Amino acid sequence: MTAKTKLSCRNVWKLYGADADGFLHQNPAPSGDDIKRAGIIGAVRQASIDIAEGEIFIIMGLSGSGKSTLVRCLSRLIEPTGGEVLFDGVDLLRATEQELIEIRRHKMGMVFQHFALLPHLTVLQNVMFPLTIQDTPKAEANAKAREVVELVGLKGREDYYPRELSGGQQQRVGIARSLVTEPDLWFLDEPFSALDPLIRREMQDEFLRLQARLHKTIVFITHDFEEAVRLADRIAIMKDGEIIQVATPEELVMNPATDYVAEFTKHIPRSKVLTVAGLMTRGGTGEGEPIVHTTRVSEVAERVISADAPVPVCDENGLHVGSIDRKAIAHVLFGSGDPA
Ligand SMILES: Nc1ncnc2c1ncn2[C@@H]1O[C@H](COP(=O)(O)OP(=O)(O)OP(=O)(O)O)[C@@H](O)[C@H]1O
Repeated sequence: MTAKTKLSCRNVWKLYGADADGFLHQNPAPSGDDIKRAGIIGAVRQASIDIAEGEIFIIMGLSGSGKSTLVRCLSRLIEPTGGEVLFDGVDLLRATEQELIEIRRHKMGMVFQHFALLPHLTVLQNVMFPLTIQDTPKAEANAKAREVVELVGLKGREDYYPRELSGGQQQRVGIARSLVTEPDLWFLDEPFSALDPLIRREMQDEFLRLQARLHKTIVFITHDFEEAVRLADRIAIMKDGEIIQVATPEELVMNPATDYVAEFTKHIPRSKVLTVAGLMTRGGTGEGEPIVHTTRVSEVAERVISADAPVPVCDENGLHVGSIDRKAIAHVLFGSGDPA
């Protein structure tokens, strides 16, 4: 089954500098050197991606690689210097200011690292705020806001002020506020990076729980590969404004397109990325309760290693597809090369 494309961009450029527009017009596909020579900054260079409905699409890269600029171009918070952005097949760059306001209000949600809660408003009032702007009747706005406050685990804290909440709780308010308008498309720019590691993990779990219920199309920026691996369906790696590779976490680790991508992925234990499907013996038989093939190796390593016989593997529908044995797991956990 191929999901529908929700958001795509074609050949998007964002150049900064004197007459960047004129420069791109005269040089429709400038190289990095051309851009440098012209004294221009290539914040985003020739980016093309397709994001599927319901997908968690993560954009990763070092500081300054162009992640935020690309995402701002995708939501047209900033004007790309060139290219096309299609949202549900509609060219966002041709939308009028009024159409754009409507799309942003009703179809897009955004969460940023510094989530800018309004300090003089309570949790509930902060979450209601986008609905208030839309002139939603007060009782309806109130009921909706209460619902999402509960969804993000803040029931009982509706009347608190932001200063009375922890960092993680404040971020939940930011998330609730962005969800209250029921956006189709959800942009999150490093939403958890200001949080300490434990809370950050909790928020990641919470985020996955929310997504399992809401099935949004999500564009999520992070510079933390471990976070990306936990959350992503697919990851785009950016460097110097360019998208170097778009792939699943597993593909990035197994087949990095460049040394740069390999460098990014090398600190991640492979067992946290690889799934049973990649290591199993297709058609093999085993003993005991089957493991679903999409399970990460780290989650089943102990069981398979300590089992005397291979363990059966099934697909999402419970259909037998093969088996996995301790040798395959040991290669990933202890070996240095690819599993045989
Ligand atoms: N308004 C601007 N004027 C000039 N250059 C800019 C502007 N905004 C961004 N840049 C440059 O564009 C490049 C990409 O910046 P961007 O903020 O998109 O990177 P990033 O990957 O999101 O970084 P970080 O992880 O630090 O947020 C950087 O070199 C930055 O200095």
